[in-house]
Amino acid sequence: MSDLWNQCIQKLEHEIPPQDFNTWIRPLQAVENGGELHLLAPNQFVLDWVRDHFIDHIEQALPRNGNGAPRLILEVGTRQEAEVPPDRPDFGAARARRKKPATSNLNPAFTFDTFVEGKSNQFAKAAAMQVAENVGQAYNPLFIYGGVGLGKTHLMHAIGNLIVARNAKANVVYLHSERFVSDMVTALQHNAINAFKEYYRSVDALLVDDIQFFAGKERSQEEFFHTFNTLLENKHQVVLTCDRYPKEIEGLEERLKSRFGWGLPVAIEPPDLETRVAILMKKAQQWGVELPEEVAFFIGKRIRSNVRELEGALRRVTARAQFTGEPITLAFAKEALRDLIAVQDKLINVENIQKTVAEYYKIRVSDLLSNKRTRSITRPRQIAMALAKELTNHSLPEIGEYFGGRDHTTVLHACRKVEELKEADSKIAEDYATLLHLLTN
Ligand SMILES: Nc1ncnc2c1ncn2[C@@H]1O[C@H](COP(=O)(O)OP(=O)(O)OP(=O)(O)O)[C@@H](O)[C@H]1O
Repeated sequence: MSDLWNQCIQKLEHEIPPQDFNTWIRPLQAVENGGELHLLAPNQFVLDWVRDHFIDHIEQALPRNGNGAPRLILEVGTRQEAEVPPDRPDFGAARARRKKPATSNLNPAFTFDTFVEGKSNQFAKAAAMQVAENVGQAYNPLFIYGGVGLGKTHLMHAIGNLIVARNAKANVVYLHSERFVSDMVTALQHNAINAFKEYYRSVDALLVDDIQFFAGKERSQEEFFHTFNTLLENKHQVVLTCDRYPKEIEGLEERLKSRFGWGLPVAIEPPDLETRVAILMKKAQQWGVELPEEVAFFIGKRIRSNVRELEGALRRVTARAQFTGEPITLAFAKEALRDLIAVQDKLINVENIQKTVAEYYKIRVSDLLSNKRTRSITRPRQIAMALAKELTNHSLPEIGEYFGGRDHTTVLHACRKVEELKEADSKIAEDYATLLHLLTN
């Protein structure tokens, strides 16, 4: 902790009632920078409250040296963000990113430019851009849903960043739904609920992340419902993210579920291999790291669950390369990710693929290996072969061996057939996606 701030809070602790001290002063983080002391509040609501109620106390309690008291700057953010940009493993650079608009807690690294588009997120990205370009006019609310680590938060910040880039005065507030709940509880404890309401209802765009956390919290839902309605009535933008479709959130009031569906619900799906590779190449470029394409393909093939994990794997390879000073080659990446891959290999092997596919289609593994040629057996067999090709490193002849000693051309034919069927038949595409999910999560 900053020395200055440390001394300051020791004084404040005696001057401010304990409940206020713990609620408003304790959560502040301090960063000293030359003659400036930056105090970082977790969000705008806390910042406004501190400025209105405690700023004089703080200024008086700040220790002075020969040059007088340090200049006090109140900002929204966290020390981690101020010191280490979240999207960058290299600790030295990117100081320029520190300066954020005082009113915004948007992550400047999450923009549309850094968001890689692919089949899985095309529609969500297009809708997000529409919203950022026509605030409150296009789709309201925009509801982005999908599994963990697929880029919902990234898109949400991208909307906020574009709104602010086009209109520096726009009041854009991003927050996690848990923060909304805890601010509300704090406001209730301090008879500040009117200030709380006024604050959230006055923003131009309210971006609330992971609204599934509202489930079961009735008072917060009530408050959010009113805030939400006021914003919509005044044509202010609301953007929400969630890990599932509104109707599927248990413990959420029906009226909220239906309102959330009023605007535009858009899904983000897990990215396909090409998009995963493109994301890795983009991240590497952002981090200033040389990443050969074959290494990106290797990581993209092995890490399929979500983009956060993909990024984690790349970070690991990159950190090791920085540490050892070696270039990133395929062999180097394999070594750096060895334990991660070993765990995966245990789970993903041809036998397990056969077992999972057989269970899914309610047939026997022996049917998959047999010569039976009825459609109810050949389709699952082809799908299992295609999955084996996609998920393992076995060659076509090896896969043929696993399937009752078939020729490699049969496996190749199966892979091509499944590709065609996935395009032409949505049921097959869905089956394949479900099986992939079952095998890789
Ligand atoms: N299409 C993409 N292009 C570039 N980076 C991406 C993309 N999708 C996700 N990412 C990156 O993956 C990481 C995780 O994304 P994000 O935090 O937005 O996921 P999320 O869907 O909000 O997850 P959660 O549900 O856990 O909150 C971020 O670093 C983000 O930049």
